[in-house]
Amino acid sequence: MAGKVVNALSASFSEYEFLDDADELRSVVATSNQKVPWIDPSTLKLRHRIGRGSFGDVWLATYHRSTQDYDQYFEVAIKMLHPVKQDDMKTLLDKFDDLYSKCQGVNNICSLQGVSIISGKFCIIMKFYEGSIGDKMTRLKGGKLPLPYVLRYGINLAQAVLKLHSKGILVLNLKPFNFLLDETDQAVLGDIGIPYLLLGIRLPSSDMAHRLGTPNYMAPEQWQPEIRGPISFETDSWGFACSIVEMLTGITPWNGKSADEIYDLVVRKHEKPLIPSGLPPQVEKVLLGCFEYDFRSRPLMKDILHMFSSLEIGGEDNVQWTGLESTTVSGRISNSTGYTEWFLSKDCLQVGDIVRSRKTPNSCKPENMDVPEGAVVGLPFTDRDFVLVRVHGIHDPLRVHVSTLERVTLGLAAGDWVRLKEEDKRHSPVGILHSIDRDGSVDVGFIGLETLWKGNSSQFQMAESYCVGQFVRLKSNVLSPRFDWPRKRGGVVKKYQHLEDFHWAVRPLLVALGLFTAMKVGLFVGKKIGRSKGKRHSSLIPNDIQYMDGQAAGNPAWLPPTVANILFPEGAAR
Ligand SMILES: Nc1ncnc2c1ncn2[C@@H]1O[C@H](COP(=O)(O)OP(=O)(O)OP(=O)(O)O)[C@@H](O)[C@H]1O
Repeated sequence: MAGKVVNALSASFSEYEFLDDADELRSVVATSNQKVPWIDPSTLKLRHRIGRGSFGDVWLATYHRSTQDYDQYFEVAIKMLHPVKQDDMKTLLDKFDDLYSKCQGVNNICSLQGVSIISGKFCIIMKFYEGSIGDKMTRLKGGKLPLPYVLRYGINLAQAVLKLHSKGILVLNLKPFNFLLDETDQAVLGDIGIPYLLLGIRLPSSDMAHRLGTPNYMAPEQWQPEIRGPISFETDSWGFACSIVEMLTGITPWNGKSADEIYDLVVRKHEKPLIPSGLPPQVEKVLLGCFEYDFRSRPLMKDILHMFSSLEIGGEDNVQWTGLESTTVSGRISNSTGYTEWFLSKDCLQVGDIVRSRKTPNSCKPENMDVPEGAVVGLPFTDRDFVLVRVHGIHDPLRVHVSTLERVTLGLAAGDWVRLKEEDKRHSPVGILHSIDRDGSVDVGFIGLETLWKGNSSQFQMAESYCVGQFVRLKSNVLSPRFDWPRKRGGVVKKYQHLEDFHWAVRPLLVALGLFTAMKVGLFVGKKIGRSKGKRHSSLIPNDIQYMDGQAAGNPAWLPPTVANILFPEGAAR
């Protein structure tokens, strides 16, 4: 069989060595009960390689389909993924099969023909498109597209991404070279979530940056998402905005920078790609929102689509736009509550909801308790920013601004710290509630998981919450951290210096990790306490941490010098 395939291929592809185990792999496919069509590799003739990406190569090929009456030849594009371990092949097939099923009927995504295995590599057979938006841009003067085109293509793509999101698929690799153009000049999503497909599959390169996207377009949480994440739908908002900026300016975000440099800028220094000035205010606003560091503060794809569509309604020529100016804009859009409008718009209150005053970001306790708990009893038609809340002990309902309230369902509100009743060793038992539906279904971010955990509120109990800047001490039974120190690409990060770089969900835990490590060095090693080398069961989770009372917190004597220096830098009052 292997020999036959080799003969069917052009000699110019000598770099392809056909493995003896191809039949074995094919039998894996045959037993996987898949819906995606299996394409016999002997019917595919590779012609030339179109490109080499992080996840594999794309080839132009001819697909020969033979019926009783006639032979048909089609041009196809083949995405040949990097090799995966054979035990992972079935998982990959199953995941792709699921992806394939979910993509059926979705417009503006690349048409999938089937799968095959060539040279032991998993191949996705797709319709061949003449070019991409990236190709088109390289042919244009200045490499940029006029705004009306960007809006039109943006709408095509946002519709496709939104549909994939509605089926639970993240794309994670939005960029102009992955936006293909069809015969009618409609933009088509070329990469329908390959990085997402490969999540959890062992690849030859463990470089996360290359596994989960293309560095220039990657959101902060996309780098090491099990620590900095989780990744979520809003992760695609960042990549989408990067692509829009590139289409408008002709310049790739972080152009000329290495992956390490981009990591440093985006993750550590919280820098954002530059947005050109002179854009319609709505475009500028949505782009600024997409570059919020905390993904919860970004717009969702439906918000982006809504804005793009509202601009297009009057016709492409009606778009008011002065053209790009050389200056760039930067900044953050948030209101007096400290939350962005996108954050607040993710949950709309309804009559009957139980609400309480919203905490300010990163604080443990609400600063005002105007509404310790109340029920929404009215939504005034005249002013959608306000609701009427009935609070126990107050006769008339209060008229309260919605941005100052959060919904409490079954005792839980988004942002609460929760603890799983049944522990799962793969991730921290304590997590942060991302959202809770009125029926009790929840999304929770855990350290150790790359994506949001989905379940039911009945699986949780409330956990004590921690805040940045709070003084904590580890419980005496903690011997080593459960989760590794986040690693800078190529080396371990300088722990204390970078504490603030981490995601909202992990910062407090990392503070504790830092203290713990320093204590281990300062106390355990210093005192040379010999410990049993037997198996140690330990973890570093919030109930291993004790709050310091005011007195202890003000006195750093309990801390080893390194930690004390960080918490009480030179010149700071002690
Ligand atoms: N179905 C297709 N038809 C025509 N060209 C395609 C098709 N799919 C991808 N391409 C083109 O193939 C080239 C390589 O794509 P590929 O996706 O492998 O590389 P990449 O975009 O650089 O990296 P990545 O693996 O990160 O997506 C791109 O220029 C892309 O536009």
